[in-house]
Amino acid sequence: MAVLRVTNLSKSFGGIQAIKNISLNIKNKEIVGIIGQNGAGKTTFFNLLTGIYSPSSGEIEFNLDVKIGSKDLKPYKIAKYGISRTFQNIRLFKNMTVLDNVLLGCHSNLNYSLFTTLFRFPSYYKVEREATEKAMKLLEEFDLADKKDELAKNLSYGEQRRLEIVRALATEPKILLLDEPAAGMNPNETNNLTNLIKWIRGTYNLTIILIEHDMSLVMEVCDRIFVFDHGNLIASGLPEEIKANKKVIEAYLGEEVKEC
Ligand SMILES: Nc1ncnc2c1ncn2[C@@H]1O[C@H](COP(=O)(O)OP(=O)(O)OP(=O)(O)O)[C@@H](O)[C@H]1O
Repeated sequence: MAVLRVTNLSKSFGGIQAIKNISLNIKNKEIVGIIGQNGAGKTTFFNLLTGIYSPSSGEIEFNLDVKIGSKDLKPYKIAKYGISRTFQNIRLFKNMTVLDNVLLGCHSNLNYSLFTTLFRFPSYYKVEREATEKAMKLLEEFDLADKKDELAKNLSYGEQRRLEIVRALATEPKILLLDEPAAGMNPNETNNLTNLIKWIRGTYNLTIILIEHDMSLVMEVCDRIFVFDHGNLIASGLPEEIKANKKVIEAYLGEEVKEC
């Protein structure tokens, strides 16, 4: 069953058409890769999916049973719809602790009344305790529990990327968007990330859409790949099909990807 349907989606910035009439479906629990050269429109596509930009034309539908469409997509509502993302340039609250960064993700799902918050009723402490337990469980799973009191800025680069994923998972998404999760990682870290992404899908039963330039990760982890070129969707298919696609080799991959 499709969890995301994009129909005739276009986005222009003045004279630049960043996304041109793209249509695609993504199924429940798929890991999907979006690849393409710099400026192909990949991040613009993510920004459309998360309501940062509104489409110039076309439609995006999530959770097809309840039909959340492009008009309802607002960045501040996105977590409530079960969509969470990480960013190409890591966006943590660097001067907050690791635990507080994750609690922020947990809190996007909590519903306090004004009175509960102001007067600190027992239910307030119960909900806060549960949120902390959930955050700590996630940190343990991602091998960050012993860093819970560190400021986020003091973590290594790879740990910061992991923490961003933990914070995204704390919102309990149905769809997780990862924007260049392997950027800046060494081959060993990328290999660990590959396994982590597979594990996340299996453990949390969610759909993952990732933008990535590291073809070893993309070919290893993705069920299907979509290839963007100058705002167009030029190919989609299984990793083996994409590797062998002449148009994709010419536009982006080159010949060396056959080694992946
Ligand atoms: N806010 C904006 N205003 C104007 N032009 C924009 C804006 N955002 C993106 N663009 C343009 O849209 C096109 C697609 O950019 P986008 O960042 O989506 O590409 P990308 O595939 O993510 O590239 P990269 O791999 O370098 O991140 C580019 O020509 C870019 O300059």
